[in-house]
Amino acid sequence: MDPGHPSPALAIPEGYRIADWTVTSLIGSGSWGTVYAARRTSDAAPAAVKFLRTDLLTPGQRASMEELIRQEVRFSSEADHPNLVRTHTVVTLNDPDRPGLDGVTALVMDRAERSLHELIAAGEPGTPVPDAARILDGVAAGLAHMHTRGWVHADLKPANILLGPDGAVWLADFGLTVELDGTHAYIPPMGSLDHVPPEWWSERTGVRGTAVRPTADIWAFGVLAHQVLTGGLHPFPGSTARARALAAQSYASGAAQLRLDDALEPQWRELIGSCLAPDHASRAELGAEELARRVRALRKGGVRARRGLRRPGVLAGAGLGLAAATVAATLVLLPEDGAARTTPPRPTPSAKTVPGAIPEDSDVPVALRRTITDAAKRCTDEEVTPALLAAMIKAESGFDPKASRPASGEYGIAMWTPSVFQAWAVDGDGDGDKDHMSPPDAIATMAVFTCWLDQRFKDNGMRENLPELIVAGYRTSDKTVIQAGGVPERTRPHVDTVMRYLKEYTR
Ligand SMILES: Nc1ncnc2c1ncn2[C@@H]1O[C@H](COP(=O)(O)OP(=O)(O)OP(=O)(O)O)[C@@H](O)[C@H]1O
Repeated sequence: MDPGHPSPALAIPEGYRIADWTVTSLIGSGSWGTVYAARRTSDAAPAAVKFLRTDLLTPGQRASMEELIRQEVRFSSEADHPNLVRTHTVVTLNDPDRPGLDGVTALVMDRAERSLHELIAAGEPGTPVPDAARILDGVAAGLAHMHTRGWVHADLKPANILLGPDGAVWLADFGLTVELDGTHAYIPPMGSLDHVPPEWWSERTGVRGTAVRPTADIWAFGVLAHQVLTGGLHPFPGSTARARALAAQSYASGAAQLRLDDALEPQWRELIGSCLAPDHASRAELGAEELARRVRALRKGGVRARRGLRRPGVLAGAGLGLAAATVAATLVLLPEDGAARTTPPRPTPSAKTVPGAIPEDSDVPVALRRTITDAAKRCTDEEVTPALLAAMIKAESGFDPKASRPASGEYGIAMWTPSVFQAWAVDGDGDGDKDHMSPPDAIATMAVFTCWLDQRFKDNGMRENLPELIVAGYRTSDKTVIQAGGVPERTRPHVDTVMRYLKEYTR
């Protein structure tokens, strides 16, 4: 899951005291925290302080963020393994003179020298990062320890692996970590899209969150190991995270082969292939302890890159650059800067600006027509037209950007549930944020989501009445529609309303 943009850095004055620690300089910001360097006042030992804030969030976002903070605090405090970042203390700031800091949670941790993401970004694509096997050994050992305790990290990716002094390798960022209750737990639909297993897409459960099992970490380890051993190449082709996710789903459904980088040593290839087994059950057979044992054995055998055999790969992740690659995906994602990143195989987006266009004399507000038309261009599947999106929006909100149904937690012109929106969010107006209350963001995200629903139904052999299925899926979930084998009874009146509007817009 791509957790989103870094939050604006929380300004902490140099010399600020937190228990026995003194803040020195800013290190960086993530989705829900800002990290500063610090030193212990008594002996100048280095530390890092992560400040977790909720004051910039809307009330709806705050509730789920506070839950994530509680999780991060809890798991950080209990983490006790050489491969999990150590937290010295957790403090809730009590500083009424500084309203911006009062009530903020501060975690004082061991200070890393850099993250694995930074190490990969500094290296050469195609070449294993320095000390690749030792780093993977540390990650696998940390993961095995977490799984033994019944925890799932749920957000394993290079940015969340910290490299400390003397070769230390630490798993960090426990905001999405969960404790298993039975075989799985639920987390909000966030995280890195590049590291979620293919079943994550078909198991999304709307407001409740997403089912997460230990095998999600095993999959993420497979992706991460491929990146570490190939200098950042993602195992699935595609020039955006969503394209790579679609390629992974295509592989998991049996429609495509797994094609790992040719430069991988055979034993690593085999191990990564086991981590990337298409289904949860096969990955469960491997298990994190066995994974750690096998990684340790491979580490002892050393890592060599076999040069000259590489297939064109794809550098994945912000700051790692993007290489062109085609993928059999029909989802067209425009990046936030507006330039197309993918090469859609068929048809070109502009080819459908005529069919399904919004009629001049319709009741669709003029100010929204361009937004809706542009949003529909994000999907090349013929069912997702401007007219369909307009009909859906009319039925959802009557084109009211401020519409809300607090009882069901749905807001804005496209009636997004904020947590679900987060998982799909697109910056439709290119203003740098993704806001479910902004019509361009909400409508662009609706287009991307309906496109995915359309493809899900086609993948499940559902070819009849696709617009109806899309509308029903948007109101319920892809799973509900697939299980019902069509429009569920309770959604029928809403679907009929949308179809009536669609008929008006396509007469
Ligand atoms: N203990 C630490 N020591 C040194 N640097 C750290 C430490 N923890 C985090 N950082 C760095 O601080 C920055 C912000 O980290 P943070 O965990 O808030 O976000 P992130 O991991 O970059 O992103 P996200 O939270 O969105 O996944 C990153 O550059 C990260 O590498």
